[in-house]
Amino acid sequence: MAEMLEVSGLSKRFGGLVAVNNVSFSVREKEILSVIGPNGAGKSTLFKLISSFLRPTSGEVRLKGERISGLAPHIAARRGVVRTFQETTIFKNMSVRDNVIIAHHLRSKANLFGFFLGTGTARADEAAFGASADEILALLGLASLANETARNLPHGHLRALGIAVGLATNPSILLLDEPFAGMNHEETMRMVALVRRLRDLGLTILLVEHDMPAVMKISDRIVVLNFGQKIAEGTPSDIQANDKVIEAYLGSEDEAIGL
Ligand SMILES: Nc1ncnc2c1ncn2[C@@H]1O[C@H](COP(=O)(O)OP(=O)(O)OP(=O)(O)O)[C@@H](O)[C@H]1O
Repeated sequence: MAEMLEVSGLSKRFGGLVAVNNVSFSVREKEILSVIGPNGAGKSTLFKLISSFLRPTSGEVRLKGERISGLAPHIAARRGVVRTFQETTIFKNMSVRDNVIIAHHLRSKANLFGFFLGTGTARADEAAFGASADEILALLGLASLANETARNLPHGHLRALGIAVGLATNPSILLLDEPFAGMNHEETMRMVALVRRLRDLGLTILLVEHDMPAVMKISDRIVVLNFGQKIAEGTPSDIQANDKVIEAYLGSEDEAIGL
């Protein structure tokens, strides 16, 4: 399998603290790769470096061979590294469908003002975006909620809408930041199935997550961080049997590794 994203020698220093320390790995096309690690291991910082929300102290990130580290986050997103939009960036007073249509404008020729003012290019785009939005909503099991106001959605559906908004921007790689946080078992299992379906449709997915059973179920491969360094990489069964990983999790307040 070809490599979609390459992280090489990536480091981030905050004053005297090295939050991410010389981390290298790659995400292959059409795989689900999860980054795990005890609290404070550097997962969020790594995610922000990959999505260009932070500039690395050293090292680089390449998407399909092209360097993206150092670009502004919206430019990295246009190149195809898309972080799922947090619930706070969903327009809560708009319908589910309009939220997904608006997200298409990230790749549109017309700007968002055109959408609101109804200019010619915006109208043409809107028809195409509407059809695409309907497809995405159907894929995520949100079709029957298309006209619902976003604020009325239950938690699990709101999270799915966040993914729908991410998909609307046509990503090369989708970055999911703790997609199962705050979900009950049933919602988690539904989200696991959904993310796997996206992978089966050809999407490449990188996620950071605390929920170990879900990580073990969903991942093709796992990268483990501890104190900013990569300590292991492999399939879920490799990781569950890895002594360094078990040691890193023992004595931490995180959930058990799932043994
Ligand atoms: N902006 C910042 N300034 C200073 N230190 C930071 C900053 N962001 C993160 N850190 C520190 O870097 C280290 C790694 O933090 P990070 O949030 O990346 O870990 P994490 O693995 O995501 O943790 P958690 O699982 O608790 O979310 C921590 O010691 C944290 O306090």
